[in-house]
Amino acid sequence: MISAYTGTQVREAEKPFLDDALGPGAGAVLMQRAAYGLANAVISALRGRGQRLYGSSVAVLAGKGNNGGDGLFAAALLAGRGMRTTAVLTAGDAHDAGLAAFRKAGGYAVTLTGDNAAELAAMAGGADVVIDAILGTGAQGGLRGPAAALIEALSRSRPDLVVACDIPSGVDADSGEAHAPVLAADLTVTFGAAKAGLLADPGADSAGRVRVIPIGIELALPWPALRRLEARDLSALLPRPERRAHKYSRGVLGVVAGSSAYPGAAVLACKGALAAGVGMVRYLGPPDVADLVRQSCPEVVCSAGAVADTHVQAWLVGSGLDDSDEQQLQRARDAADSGLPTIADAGALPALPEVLAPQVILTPHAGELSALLERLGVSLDRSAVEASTLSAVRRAAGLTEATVLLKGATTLVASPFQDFFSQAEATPWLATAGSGDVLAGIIGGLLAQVGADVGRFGDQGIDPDARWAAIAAMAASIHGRAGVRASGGGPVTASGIADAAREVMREL
Ligand SMILES: NC(=O)C1=CN([C@@H]2O[C@H](COP(=O)(O)OP(=O)(O)OC[C@H]3O[C@@H](n4cnc5c(N)ncnc54)[C@H](O)[C@@H]3O)[C@@H](O)[C@H]2O)[C@@H](O)CC1
Ligand SMILES: [K+]
Repeated sequence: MISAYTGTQVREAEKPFLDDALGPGAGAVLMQRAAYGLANAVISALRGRGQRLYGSSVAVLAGKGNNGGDGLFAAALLAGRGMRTTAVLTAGDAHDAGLAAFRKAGGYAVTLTGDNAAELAAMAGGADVVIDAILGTGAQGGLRGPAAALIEALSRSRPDLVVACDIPSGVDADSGEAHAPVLAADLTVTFGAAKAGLLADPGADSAGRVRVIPIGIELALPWPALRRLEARDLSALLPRPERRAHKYSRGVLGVVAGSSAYPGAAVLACKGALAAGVGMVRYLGPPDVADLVRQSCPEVVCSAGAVADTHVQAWLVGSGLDDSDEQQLQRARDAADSGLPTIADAGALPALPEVLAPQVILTPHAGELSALLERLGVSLDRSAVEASTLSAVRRAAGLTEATVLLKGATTLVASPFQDFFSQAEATPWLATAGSGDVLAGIIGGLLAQVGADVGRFGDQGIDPDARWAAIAAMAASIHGRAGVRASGGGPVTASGIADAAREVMREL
């Protein structure tokens, strides 16, 4: 599991180590560790590209704070390895000790002014690697003045390799909000712990690969602000049938999905659930849709009954529902009101009561989340949601008291108890019709199987209250991995994602 923290949490954890009572220059030790990790990451990145170190060039963009200090000390180490190093001091002022070490190692420093931004951008853009060490966790807002002009010009020239020091300058470490201009990094080398803003869009868009360098503060860190499940977490959390399992003990999912207009959504949701290994799927819906479900998935039991008469462990409602089909909408409301874990997708989102419960998982995309918030009296248009995904999903979970999964390049999940998960296994090829129906199916399939198994989650450090969010995150991860597998770098179909999800489950 990757744990991520706000910038504020990391700074709090650093505080005890900066105390002079620990000895003179106690804080400098942390900076040395950070700089050493950054320099080594740059070396590995260059070597990974088949480049020789000796004679290669590095441009470090250094702000006046400790982030700039990290960058200058790292550049000093790189100069010591034979690299040609130039520092652009973006604030006039610079970290004294860092600049002294840099100069002593033979580095050349130049101060950015209003007049030389274009010239320095051209110089930095021609370097083999650019280190962005202008702003870190101490930033307030984004780059301004000559530093903004430098980054704008540099972004246009698309440098070969950009390494962000701790966080791309202009990205908010707490929220992931990006204050333009931000220089997109290929690699972010972050210190002590991953910052939450690197794992939430739009910050994640600019972060590239994220590498965490331990600096000795790790044991002082509090409960994480955000978590990301990795393959081994999924392996531990996924259900395996016991020797005496039967279809009912393995979990039964009820599905209220599809309409005459969108019958395929019901099929894809069922396929997703079956791929997730559920014991049985019971479909409730109109006869024409039920016929299609039976033809496509003969293992699904179809009826036109009521929610109250259907014995299941979890519900999936909403995928492909038509807002004129009152009977289906009523089933969706009944399911969400049943007290059973329920994934509510697409057409169910506007039909459910405003206040729900943690075991109800809502799965909006940014536009649907904007509409959901609008109904709750919060005016946040789609682009505002996209600009601030973590805060938007937090507000939605707080107001609805449900678990909310926001779909996107990075999937964010929030519980109403302030547990957050972020998954980013997906490929852009997953943005295809029906892909969300398969995701809903996988969530439903997992809810039916492990929703009641509090101990399974507790063993992995996940509170009972957070397990609904964890299940949504597990499904997002499986869905993302399935998309990558089905795509192989090319287009995918939703059915292909469902097929691949079964293989991903087997591997995990
Ligand atoms: N505190 C510590 O012990 C450690 C800190 N580390 C580094 O220190 C960073 C945090 O350092 P700082 O607290 O000095 O802060 P930063 O280096 O992030 O930058 C803040 C500095 O820039 C100014 N500033 C803030 N917002 C600005 C803006 N929008 N435009 C222009 N200037 C702005 C501030 O006045 C301050 O001087 C971390 O990101 C990390 O890189 C690491 O060296 C590890 C140890
Ligand atoms: K930075």
